[in-house]
Amino acid sequence: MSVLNVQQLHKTYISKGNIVCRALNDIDLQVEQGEFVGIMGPSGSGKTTLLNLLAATDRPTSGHIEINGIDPSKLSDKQLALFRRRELGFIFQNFNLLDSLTIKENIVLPLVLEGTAPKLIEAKLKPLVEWLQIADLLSKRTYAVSGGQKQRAAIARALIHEPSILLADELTGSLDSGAAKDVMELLKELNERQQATIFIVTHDPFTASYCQRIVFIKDGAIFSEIRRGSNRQAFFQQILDVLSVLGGNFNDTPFARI
Ligand SMILES: Nc1ncnc2c1ncn2[C@@H]1O[C@H](COP(=O)(O)OP(=O)(O)OP(=O)(O)O)[C@@H](O)[C@H]1O
Repeated sequence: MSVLNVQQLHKTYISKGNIVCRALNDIDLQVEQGEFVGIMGPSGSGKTTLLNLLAATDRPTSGHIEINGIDPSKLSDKQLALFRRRELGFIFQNFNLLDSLTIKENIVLPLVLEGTAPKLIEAKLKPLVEWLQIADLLSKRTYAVSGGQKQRAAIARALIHEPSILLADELTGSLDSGAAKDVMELLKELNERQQATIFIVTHDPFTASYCQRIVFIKDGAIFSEIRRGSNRQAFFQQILDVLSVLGGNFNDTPFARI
């Protein structure tokens, strides 16, 4: 079953009646339940635009998006807020944790907003924070934990309401190489053990090598797609090969990390 179904998606930015940019051009994309998919492309290729449309923070110019059978463009603002909270889990480069809250308060916020009973919140929190190894950080404030720990807290927050799909934008962009590897190993485990559907945008070939499938975009259109075999290192090399054809600026090759 497709969790995400994108058909003939176009996004044109218009300002004062003039076309400013044709950011996405006829994108077709399906993501099946349990897939781990990455989007790569040069700067300005349309990755953030695509993610914003999937997150329903912006509307397509034309075309169709369905997430778990729901077309977000047909929802009222109130339904849209609920849809985002229930169906989508977000992970951002800069964690987007609230500094005024503890790690625990940040993680459980989506459930508190839903009015979930405290006992149920605790029951959902415990296995997640144990798995992410942040159980002893729950009473700390965000400034008192490391970047990797913040991102693991953000992953817990994104997963606590069991979303249909996890969307991540450059989730390792603010992490050192060790923390990036830990976070990607966790997502791989989540995908393999619980068949979580994961969709990430990344510049980083190392991060991308954890995906099962990479879709490359260039100038707002799909350029090519590759699938991983059993060997992540070989996939990493395959990704580098496509990037060298694709052009654009990518991170320096982090050979030390493979
Ligand atoms: N609000 C906007 N108004 C006008 N043009 C925009 C707007 N947002 C993005 N664009 C343009 O749309 C194109 C795609 O931008 P987008 O941010 O989606 O690319 P990206 O692949 O995410 O780039 P990067 O990797 O640098 O973040 C670019 O040419 C950009 O200048």
